[in-house]
Amino acid sequence: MPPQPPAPPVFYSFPDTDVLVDSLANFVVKAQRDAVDKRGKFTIALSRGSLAANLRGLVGQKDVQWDKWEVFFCDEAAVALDSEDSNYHSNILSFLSDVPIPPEQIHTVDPSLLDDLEELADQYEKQLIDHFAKSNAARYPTFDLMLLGIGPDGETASLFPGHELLSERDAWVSYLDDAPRGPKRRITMTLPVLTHCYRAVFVVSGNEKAEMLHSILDHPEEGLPCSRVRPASPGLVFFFADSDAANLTKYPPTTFRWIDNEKEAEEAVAAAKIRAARRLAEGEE
Ligand SMILES: O=C(O)[C@H](O)[C@@H](O)[C@H](O)[C@H](O)COP(=O)(O)O
Repeated sequence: MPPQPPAPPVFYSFPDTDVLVDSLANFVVKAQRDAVDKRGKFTIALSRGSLAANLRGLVGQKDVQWDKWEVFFCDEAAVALDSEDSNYHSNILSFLSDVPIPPEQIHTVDPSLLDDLEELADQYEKQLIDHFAKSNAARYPTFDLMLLGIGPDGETASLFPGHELLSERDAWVSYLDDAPRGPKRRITMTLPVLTHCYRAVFVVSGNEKAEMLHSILDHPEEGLPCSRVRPASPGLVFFFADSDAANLTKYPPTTFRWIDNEKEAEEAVAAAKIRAARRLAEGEE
């Protein structure tokens, strides 16, 4: 069968950040249930940035099978694990220290390798290989849930526009020492890994992201790193935005509900388009 085109992005817009945080927690827990039902465990990858703070709603969620979680980091700065620049540390502060995930199921970089970026990336890739070889890895690992941010230039994880790392196809994890913002020395999962997942979710809040969200959703042809994360069938991609970030995009928001497969994603986006067209026509009358 020829490869299916990716499902359209599903866009949820929330009145404020608190509603976004609650809805995101609800979504992550549903994704966990779905993954555990289908595959017996839940592999999640977290990217650096404000995402960590938006995961605080996970604390206190009921009926979560924390012992089934395997947590990885999409990108990480080459810094000590207790540094405020560490992605791991931000997520510890936000929720990981308050939930009973067995520590060996939280996969950090090896802090003894911080001086050698290549080794640091290779060792992290090895952790992925060890983990996914037991389950689903063929060419690339398939995460159940990839949680991502949107950077000011359309970067995601540590994949920056115009950077040579964007064309990496072999490695699962690579490194850079010239990040244009924040800590320069980092490792990052590569684009094929971000794209090869069951669900990718971009989380974005604040006015300063409105222009970028508009570009990514309304002009994907510009090929910014965020627009290039379009999981192939049967993967799905979602955008969670607060109303400030959602201010400029014309992409129709879908009513927030669990979407299970590509057909449901297509139907939800088609229904959202009809609603948006109707609202526009009513406004013009
Ligand atoms: O180190 C970083 O900053 C990340 O690698 C980057 O891709 C981040 O996810 C976005 O820039 C969004 O970050 P904010 O949500 O903090 O704006």
